[in-house]
Amino acid sequence: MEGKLAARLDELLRSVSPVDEDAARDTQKRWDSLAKPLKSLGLLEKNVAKIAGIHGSSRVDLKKRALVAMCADNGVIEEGVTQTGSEVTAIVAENMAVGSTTVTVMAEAARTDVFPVDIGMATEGCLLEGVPKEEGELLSRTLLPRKVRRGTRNFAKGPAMTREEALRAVLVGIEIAGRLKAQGYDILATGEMGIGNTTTSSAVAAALLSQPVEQMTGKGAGLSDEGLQRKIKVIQEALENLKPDREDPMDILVKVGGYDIAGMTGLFLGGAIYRIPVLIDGFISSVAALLAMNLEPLSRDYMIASHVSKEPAGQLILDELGLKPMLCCEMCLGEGTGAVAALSVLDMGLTVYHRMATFDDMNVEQYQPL
Ligand SMILES: Cc1cc2ncn([C@H]3O[C@H](COP(=O)(O)O)[C@@H](O)[C@H]3O)c2cc1C
Ligand SMILES: O=C(O)c1cccnc1
Repeated sequence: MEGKLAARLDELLRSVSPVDEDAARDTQKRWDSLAKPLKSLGLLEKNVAKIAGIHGSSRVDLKKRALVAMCADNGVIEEGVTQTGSEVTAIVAENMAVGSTTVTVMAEAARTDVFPVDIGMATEGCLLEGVPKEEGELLSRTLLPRKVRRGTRNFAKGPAMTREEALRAVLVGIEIAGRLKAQGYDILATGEMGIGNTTTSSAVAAALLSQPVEQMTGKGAGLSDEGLQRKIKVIQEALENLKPDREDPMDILVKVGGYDIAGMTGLFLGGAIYRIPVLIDGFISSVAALLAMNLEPLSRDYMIASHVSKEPAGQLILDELGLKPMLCCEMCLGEGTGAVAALSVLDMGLTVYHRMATFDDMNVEQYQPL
């Protein structure tokens, strides 16, 4: 089975092609024609042009947007690396359907549909193979059943997942990106919910970048100083014992990752496969983006960085991706909150792009820089 899944992923990745540079260039040309100082809306201009390149058209439209929140549990929480337990993952995931979590409230303000996905929560429920895929459209505000397993194994005791499970979770992300594109969505925002997923993210980041664990690790959703030291030690020991292969991103994901990270990696790859822009959220989401870039370098051209997480490695991961964030608000919440916040800023950029007067409209000569 693992071989079949790996072959399917390879086949999908082979279909990735570069963005449409002409559409991006035409879009920047329109920006340059607007009656304002050249390039003065900075990343708003660049990201609208980037989206044009991805959509293949300078008539950029972001009317339909979706936030996909990958929800999963992490066996490593047995080691006391979090303040709360996996019951909180379940409560917040359920509340994503009801509309009462932070991100769902923000998403409503940003006119964004929310698709929570159970990709590996510890709750009871059928596993992925046992559930027939929904016919027709995916429904927002409904917890999508895509459970790969009831939480990962504790990576302090052995690999978090099997390669087959990792591939399944990545393919779930790709499948969802493809279906939402087919449903007419113009952009995807990534989000997650999974107690313990800053531990897995720090472990993946340390392994992928060969960086010291203490520089990659923060307090997540809230830990004492003592708890943080324990978290660092658990990650250090796991990396020493499991020795994930730096040259094999899938091996890192298998040994110290999580199903939520794998699912988001799939969303980023799906963005490149189905040509739809995908917003990176905070630390956890950016680690998934980095895995995606390592699996398929072109996928980076389909990603947009929203904000810098307050977690210590937030900026470093974005630097590694070579992407600049639109916002710096000291947020460290996850769920997709930063990605949705950035959508509102992108909207403003897009309104200017479509509505603002050009130098021609005003019968004014376009000035040239002196
Ligand atoms: C009530 C609550 C709501 C959340 N919403 C997002 N997270 C965030 O915190 C978790 C990661 O932090 P750690 O690794 O320390 O567990 C993730 O679920 C992330 O989305 C939350 C955490 C809590 C407690
Ligand atoms: O930046 C994030 O994604 C983050 C940081 C801390 C807790 N949850 C999420």
